[in-house]
Amino acid sequence: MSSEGWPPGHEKLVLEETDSTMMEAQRRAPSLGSPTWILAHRQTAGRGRRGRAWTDPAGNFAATLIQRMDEPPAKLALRSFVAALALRDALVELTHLPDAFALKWPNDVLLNGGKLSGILLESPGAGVLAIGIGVNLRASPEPEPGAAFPPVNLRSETGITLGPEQLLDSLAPAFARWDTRLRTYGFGPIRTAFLNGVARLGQPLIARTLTEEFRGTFETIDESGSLVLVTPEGRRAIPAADIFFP
Ligand SMILES: O=C(O)CCCC[C@@H]1SC[C@@H]2NC(=O)N[C@@H]21
Repeated sequence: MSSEGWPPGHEKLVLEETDSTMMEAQRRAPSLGSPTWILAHRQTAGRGRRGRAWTDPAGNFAATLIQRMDEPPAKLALRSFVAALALRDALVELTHLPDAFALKWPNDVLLNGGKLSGILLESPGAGVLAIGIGVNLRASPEPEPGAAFPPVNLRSETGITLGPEQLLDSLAPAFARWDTRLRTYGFGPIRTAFLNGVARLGQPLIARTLTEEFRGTFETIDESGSLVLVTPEGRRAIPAADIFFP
C-alpha cells in the first residue's frame, strides 16, 4: 500500500474475470456515483488503442478508473499524461528503480526501452471518462506484427514480482495526486514532469497518424499536449499518432 493510502471517496471493485474493464465501466456508467477503480484478474476481451486487442496473461494488471468529469474533451484528453505519470510513479515507488522507466508520448510507460503498459481513454457516456491501464507485470503478450516496441514484463526485466492489487494501491493515490495538480494548476506542471521523463526528447522520431507519416526531431510537447516535431517542411504539432524510434 502506498504511504498516502487509498484516495478518499473512491471505490474499488475487484473482479476475478470480466470481458474488459472498459466494458465493465461502460455498463456501470449510467448509474455511476463515486469515482471507481475496476480491477480484473483476467480479461477475456481486453482492448487496446485503435481497435487493437489487448491480451493480458495471468498475473498482469488490468484496471479502469471511471469517473464523472464535466470538462471539455481537450481537457479530458490530458488525463492520458496524468495516467502515465501516475503509473510511472507507482512503479518507481514499488520497485525503487527510477532509471528503469521512461515515458513515451502520449501515454506509454517503457521499461528498459520495451512496452510495459498501455493506457486507453474512452468516454462511455456524456460527462464520464474511463481510463484503462494494462501493465505486463508477469508475462508479455505476443508481439504484434509491426509493433513499434517489443512487449516486456516487469518480472523478467527486473526480477521483481508485483501483484495487481499491490500496484493498484499505489497507482490510485498517485493518479489522484497528479489529477489534483492538473485541476489546481492546469497542464503546466504535468507537461514539465512529462518532458522530464519522456524518451527521445531532442532526437529523431517517426509519428504515424491514420493517414500520414511525419519524420523529424522531437522538440517538445505543446500546451495542448500535442507532439511538436521539427521536420524538413517546418514545425508540426501532432495531436494524435503512433510513435516509432528510427
Ligand atoms: O493499446 C494500448 O496500448 C492500450 C491498452 C490498454 C489496455 C487496458 S487493460 C485494462 C483496460 N481494459 C481493456 O480492455 N483495455 C484497458
